[in-house]
Order: sequence, then structure tokens, then C-alpha cells
Amino acid sequence: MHCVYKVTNGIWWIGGNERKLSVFEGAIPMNDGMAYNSYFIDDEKTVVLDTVDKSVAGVFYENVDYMLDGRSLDYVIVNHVEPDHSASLEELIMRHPEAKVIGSKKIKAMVKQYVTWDVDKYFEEIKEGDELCTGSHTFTFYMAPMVHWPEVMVTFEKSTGSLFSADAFGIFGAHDGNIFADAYDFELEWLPSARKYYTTIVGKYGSFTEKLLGKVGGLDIQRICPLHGFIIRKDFEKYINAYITWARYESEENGVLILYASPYGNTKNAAEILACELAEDGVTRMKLMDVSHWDPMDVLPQAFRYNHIVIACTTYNNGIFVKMEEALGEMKSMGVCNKKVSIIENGSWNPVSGKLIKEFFEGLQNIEFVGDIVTIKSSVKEDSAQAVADLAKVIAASVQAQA
Ligand SMILES: Cc1cc2nc3c(=O)[nH]c(=O)nc-3n(C[C@H](O)[C@H](O)[C@H](O)COP(=O)(O)O)c2cc1C
Repeated sequence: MHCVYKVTNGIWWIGGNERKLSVFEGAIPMNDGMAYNSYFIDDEKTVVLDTVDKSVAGVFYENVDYMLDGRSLDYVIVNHVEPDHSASLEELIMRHPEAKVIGSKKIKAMVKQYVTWDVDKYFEEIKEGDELCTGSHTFTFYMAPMVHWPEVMVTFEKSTGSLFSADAFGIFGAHDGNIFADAYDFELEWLPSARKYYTTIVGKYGSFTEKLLGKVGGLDIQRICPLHGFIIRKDFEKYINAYITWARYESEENGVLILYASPYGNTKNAAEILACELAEDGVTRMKLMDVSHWDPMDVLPQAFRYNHIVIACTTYNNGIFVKMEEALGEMKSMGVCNKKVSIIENGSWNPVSGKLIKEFFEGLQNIEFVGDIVTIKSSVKEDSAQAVADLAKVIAASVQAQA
């Protein structure tokens, strides 16, 4: 049975929600499901804006049929060819061979790689700034390369001020009934999920995201309709500011993220002593994460978030502990930079993890080391406890200097 939602005059949400998914794109753990948004334009001409993932295709086809109510489908606008948005394009066109597929040259080339039908026959190529009028709605197209994939474009509908933003402003999580962001708590529900989505999906392409925000900044935007998550129609500034902060690799919190790796608990002990000392020294914004427990994709958003990062890590077969290596690898892959870094190493016979971690961070951009590497031989003793407390003082002073 169809399940649609009115967005505004002549615009309907016709997507679907998946709630069984525990790993997105085979790499990102998630537990709150995923919304695959697709939109229908009910006008003299009928339009579907992007399609959905295979997992929710069944209800999507029912939604399209319900909205068409016997009419023919005139256009399918494709903003992003990634299969979580285009997997059902193949069958949609087979069901509606009367439709024209609208997209850029790059989109056309990529659609050809995914579908079996004769793309040249169905495709109408558009360029940046081109307009499509469907009666009372007028769509303008803007290229948004690398706001996740190279072919991405966004579409602006003038009469309602609706920006169909592709993956930009997407978040993880299925809809809990309401499709509008203002029905959810910004700090508790939108921000953590958006941060994880941005840093794990779009993270590396911050400059492209900022370019897109500049490009569409002059439009009279009344609502932002992303391909995942909720439609934003109020308080644009707080959502956009969060995006600009991430896109510029600016930290949200003047505080300390402590990441530790500790097979037998002694390095953890050092990390906790450090955290208590930091608290004593007046640091209020802090997060401790055991990298053996957290997936690197959950560590990454916190690495974006805090301006100070402490790595407390055992030496492991003459290297960095494997789970820490994975977390650091993800940070490198997503271009984490502009951080103040401190290091605690542990080793029972030849501690080298500190030196290797320092070398790793020297390979990232704009990293400042705070304090010297603290070395622990197996377990924390009086002298190493003092060294940890001294390190806490230096970090706390650095945090206070940023306040
Ligand atoms: C599998 C394994 C490999 C290790 N390899 C090294 C090593 O190459 N060099 C070293 O000095 N210590 C090595 N250690 C010791 C740890 O670095 C650390 O001193 C010890 O595990 C105590 O810290 P923890 O309680 O935080 O695990 C190794 C420990 C484990 C479990």
C-alpha cells in the first residue's frame, strides 16, 4: 500500500524507510535505520525527483502509481546516480517508458553504466542553470561535483523555494513519522546523526561542499529536501552553520577526545587518570573512547568534533595497536586536520607506538603537538602517573587558551 507525505504545494515525499539495516554501504555501522527520500511533483507535467534503494523499491513503485493516478510520468530528474538513489530507476523506466530522464552529461554517462535500457533514447541532457517548467513549478539545475560523487547535481524549484540537495544535508536514521527536521530535537537527534553522515560519507570533500553552499546561497530557499533524513524548512542557519563547520574542518568543541587502545587495561588506566586530571584542571568538554569497542566510523565524527585529541596506545608487534591503526586510517582517509594532539604510549619491552603515532599525525595537515610523549612500561607507576598529570596540565592550558 502507498505511503506518501505532502511536503508543500504540489510536492510530495514518495520515498521509503528501511529499519533492518545494521551496516550502510558495507562499512558504516548504524542502528536507527535509513530514509531513502524521493519526491513527486504533481503539476501539469508529472515528475519524480530521484528514486530509492532496492530495499524500499516496493512501496516506492506503489507511491508513484498512487500519485500518478492513471496519468503518465513525464520526467524523472536524477540528481545522484549512487545506487541507494538510483537502483529503482532501472525498473521505474521499464514501468513508465513514456518518461524522460533528466540529468547532466556526467549523470547520463553514469546512468549508462548501471541500467540495461537505451539511455540515449530516454535521456534529456541539461546544463548548469538550465530551467525545466512543468506548469506551476520551475526547476533550475546546479552542478555539485564531489558532494559525494562526481556526477552530483542539485535542483532548485522556484515557486516553492525547494532545494533538492542530493546527499547534502542528509543524515542517518529512518523517519519516526514526521519528515520535517523541525519535529526533531536538533542537538539530540539531528546533529549527532548529521555529523556521522557528513564525516563518514561526504567528509573528504569539504571544499566542494562549501563551494555548493556558496553557489546556492543567493537562492530564496524555503526548504531543503535531501535524499536521506529530514526536510529542513526552519532555522536554516543552525543546519547550514553545522555544515560549514564540518566543511572547513573546524572543530565544534573546545575540549578533548581521548582515544585509547588497551588489551589488558593498563593504558586505559592511564587514559582515565588523564581524564580525571583534565577535569580537575577545569576541562569540561571531553570524550573517552575505547577503539577496540567503537567502530572507526564512530570514532571519526568525534575526531571532527573536538579540537584536542589524545591517543593513548599500546605497542603491538612493534607497531601501533591494530584497532587504533584502523581508527587513525579512517581519520586520514577523511582528511582530519587542524588538531592539537597529545600521545601516551605503552610497551612492555620496546615501546614504539608513540613515535609511530607522532609520525602518522605529522602526515596530516595543521597538527600541533601538545606536550611530550608519555611512556608507560606495562602499567602506570608513580613516575608515569606524574607524567600523565603533567601532560594534563599542558593540555588543559591549551584548552583554556582556546576559550
Ligand atoms: C599481542 C601483543 C603484542 C605486543 N607487542 C608489543 C611489542 O611489540 N613491543 C612492546 O614493547 N610491547 C608489546 N606488547 C605489550 C603492550 O604494548 C602493553 O605494554 C601491554 O599490553 C600492557 O598494556 P595494556 O594493559 O594497556 O594492554 C604487546 C602486547 C600484546 C597483547
